[in-house]
Amino acid sequence: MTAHERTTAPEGQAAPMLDVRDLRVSYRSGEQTVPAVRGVSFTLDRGQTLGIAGESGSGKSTMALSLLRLLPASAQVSGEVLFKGEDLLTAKWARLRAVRWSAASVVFQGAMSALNPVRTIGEQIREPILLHDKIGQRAARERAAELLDSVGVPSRRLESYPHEFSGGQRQRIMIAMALACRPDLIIADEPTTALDVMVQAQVLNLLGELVREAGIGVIMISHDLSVLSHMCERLAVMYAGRITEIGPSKRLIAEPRHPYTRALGRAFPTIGDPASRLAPAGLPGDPPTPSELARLSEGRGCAFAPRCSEAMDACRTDTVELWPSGPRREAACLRVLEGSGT
Ligand SMILES: Nc1ncnc2c1ncn2[C@@H]1O[C@H](COP(=O)(O)OP(=O)(O)OP(=O)(O)O)[C@@H](O)[C@H]1O
Repeated sequence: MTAHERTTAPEGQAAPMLDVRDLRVSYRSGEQTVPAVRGVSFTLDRGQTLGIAGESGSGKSTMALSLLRLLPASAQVSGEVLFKGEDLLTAKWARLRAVRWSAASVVFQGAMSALNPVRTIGEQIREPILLHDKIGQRAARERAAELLDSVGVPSRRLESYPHEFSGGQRQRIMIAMALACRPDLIIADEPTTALDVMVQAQVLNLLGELVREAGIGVIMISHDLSVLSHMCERLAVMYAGRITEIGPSKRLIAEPRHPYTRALGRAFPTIGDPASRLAPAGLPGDPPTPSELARLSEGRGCAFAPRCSEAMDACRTDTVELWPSGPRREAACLRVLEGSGT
């Protein structure tokens, strides 16, 4: 039985808002095809928050951006992304454009590059509203002003340009834009990474409040486990393009089952402790390089085994799928599978 078979809604139960099944993404690079996401499956409902953690290069952004087909043309994507029952991977472009912003929107890292520098932020917030909500200029203007106020930027600044705002304000403006069409799903890719710790906490609290009020589903990517445990009810840890452990955030962090989650918890800094940012405990070794990953994908074995202090011989030869490891939890680890007595 695979992870996605287990997550499919049983008969008579409503299908989840988002049902991602066996998602795979590879990048073409010259003659080579390099895998970045290697079979990811999960579900998300309205009002649920899922954090995605993992080291740089583990495939977090590739996975999240592929959901709305926002990847460059060199990316080859397969699997299913069922959003309210419709597969976004095979949907026509016109349909996909209608879904983006109105039903599902993205807050990218680095708002400066995501905002258009030569247009006022008022114009940029109004654009998706006018396009998707079919309301008049005046109503769109009022909604943009309300949105800006709701993220703590005075609405009298609607006619200012992106460079006239601070980094924190620009990130708030991105959040206002993401909320503009009242989406059911927001994908937030490191929404506060470029900000200092105080502003980061303010922006995260604001985003948390707004999505809770509106019952929006959220997928949030971060390097910072403490940010994710604060913001997200569930957490998925990715390593080398796969989910290695998934479950309720607080339990996953307090009692990690997968050795990689344990190592990540030790290695990464916490938002409330600036000193730990300067001296994280370190995670021995490096994640697989793209070409090592390409070789790994052809063979078997756990991608984390070379760095894992608990690896057994079988970990280098056998592949293990996500497997129940506790209430509402799954881990892809032979040690966990052994411990469960299965
Ligand atoms: N446009 C691209 N072309 C080729 N390879 C890419 C591209 N974007 C990402 N990759 C590769 O895909 C893999 C996953 O990268 P991705 O950015 O998704 O990881 P990530 O976990 O989000 O990392 P980070 O935390 O640094 O953003 C990496 O090996 C990366 O080099």
